[in-house]
Amino acid sequence: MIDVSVIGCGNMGGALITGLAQAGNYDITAYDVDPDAFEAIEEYADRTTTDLEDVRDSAVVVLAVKPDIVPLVLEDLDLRAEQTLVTIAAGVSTDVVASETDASVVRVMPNLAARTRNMAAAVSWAEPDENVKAMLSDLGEFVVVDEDLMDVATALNGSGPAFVFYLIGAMQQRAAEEGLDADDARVLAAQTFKGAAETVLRSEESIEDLIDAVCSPGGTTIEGMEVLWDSSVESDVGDALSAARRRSAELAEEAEK
Ligand SMILES: NC(=O)C1=CN([C@@H]2O[C@H](COP(=O)(O)OP(=O)(O)OC[C@H]3O[C@@H](n4cnc5c(N)ncnc54)[C@H](OP(=O)(O)O)[C@@H]3O)[C@@H](O)[C@H]2O)C=CC1
Ligand SMILES: O=C(O)[C@@H]1CCC=N1
Repeated sequence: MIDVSVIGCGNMGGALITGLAQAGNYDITAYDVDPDAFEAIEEYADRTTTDLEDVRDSAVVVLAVKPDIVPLVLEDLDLRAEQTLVTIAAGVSTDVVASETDASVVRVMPNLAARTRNMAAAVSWAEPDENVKAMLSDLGEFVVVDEDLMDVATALNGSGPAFVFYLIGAMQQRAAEEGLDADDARVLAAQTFKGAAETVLRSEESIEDLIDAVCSPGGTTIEGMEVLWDSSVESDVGDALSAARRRSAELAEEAEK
């Protein structure tokens, strides 16, 4: 049983609590300044609290507040060297957090799919932390990156779910306009993304070869792909990623001031 506290029970803190509870093997304390935040996670957390004292003995403390709130929480959070503080705030460096705590600091960029234990996470650490490794494995897939790549990871897997939701929405909407029931279109669009993603994860084929495998000669897919290849979708998706990466770097500059 790993004793974990999550500080901040909003969208991301809530997703982590939900996923860890489903994994089992975690004793979860949920802390927030606003008790209303507990509504969505009450059934998953082992206890909820508005008293920061209650998180002070956890083996792992996850800081899941907005980047500008991180310094305020750190002022009041007194952790010991044998504890681990996981920071997930976009643009807040390990050094900024480590300068305010005795705990070992691990920086993680998680994503909302922690809710369903399908999270993609990037982690940077001075040395592997076994508890954090267990948590990230229980919540999905993770890769270890150098901290200077955290901005791009933030854009890719942190912000990425929103970009994918957008694309699912676009496919759902057009299918509904073309006659499918909107709920059926939502299921088919989402399951298509899930299936395509799973196919990529389980295959060593290139993305181009996988596209090719769907394009039957003279068939339907190639007609659609011609539209995509002639469009700016590829560079627009790339530009969305770059904009998110730039914002992460800006947040880092703001956090260092
Ligand atoms: N959302 C996402 O998909 C992802 C978010 N992140 C990171 O996670 C962090 C949280 O983001 P997100 O969950 O979206 O934000 P939310 O605003 O949804 O959640 C933050 C929560 O923290 C609460 N809070 C505010 N002040 C304090 C405090 N002093 N102590 C404890 N709790 C406090 C907020 O309460 P109130 O609303 O009342 O202010 C809110 O419930 C950010 O740093 C973000 O960069 C990282 C990856 C993905
Ligand atoms: O939008 C944000 O700033 C956070 C970080 C990554 C995803 N959500």
